[in-house]
Amino acid sequence: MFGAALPLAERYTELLADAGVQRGLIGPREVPRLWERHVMNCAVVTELVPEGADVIDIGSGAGLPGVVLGLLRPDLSITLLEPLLRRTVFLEECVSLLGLENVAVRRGRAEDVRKELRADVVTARAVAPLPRLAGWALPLLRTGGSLLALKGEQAEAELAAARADLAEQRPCVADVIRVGHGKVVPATTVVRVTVTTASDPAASPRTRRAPGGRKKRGRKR
Ligand SMILES: C[S@@+](CC[C@H](N)C(=O)[O-])C[C@H]1O[C@@H](n2cnc3c(N)ncnc32)[C@H](O)[C@@H]1O
Repeated sequence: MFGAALPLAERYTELLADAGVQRGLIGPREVPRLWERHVMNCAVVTELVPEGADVIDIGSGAGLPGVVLGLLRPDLSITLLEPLLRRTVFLEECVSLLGLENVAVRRGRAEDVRKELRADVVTARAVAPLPRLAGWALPLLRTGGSLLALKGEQAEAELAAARADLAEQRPCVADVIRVGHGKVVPATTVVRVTVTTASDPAASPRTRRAPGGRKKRGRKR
């Protein structure tokens, strides 16, 4: 599935196993399963990302999934957003060593960049519970853009519990998708939240509960 990008993906996996472990960004016990559980698990998400998209990877950590998307998809323009200096230093080194001209590193918190950054796709893996993550990601998305949150087996339950919260934040539709069947075991579970316009009949918040308990039509943004 990596095609011509395979040497880059292997080099990145070496960097994770070497400097990533030495600097405490990756647990040593993860090393034997870096390829399957981390790199491949992220790589299969590319099928959900449209051609030429601007992507922000919130809480990139050691670069998952942002670096993997970047090396597989030169058509994407990717910002790795990460607040911790130790991690951004590692990310800068990865981008430089792998020659990823389509990937930029930005040190900061998602809630602090909403006046500056916009994207068609926001990715996040193991960063925060869905309502908090959506609170960071939805303001960064253009209308029609999607948050792709890589989640575990409890994704359906997490989404069900978060739906009302998401609807309050921005008009959106949300579903759970499993990608990479036959490539990774288990398949990667993604909660996808797509920003719509308030007038879109597909949008979930057709009616909202006002603070006083009264139902009202969704407002246009
Ligand atoms: C558990 S790590 C996951 C790293 C990587 N996504 C992965 O799957 O290996 C969570 C990351 O989110 C970052 N983070 C926490 N709060 C954040 C925020 N408000 N904005 C952006 N990143 C944040 C942390 O610094 C950390 O690197």
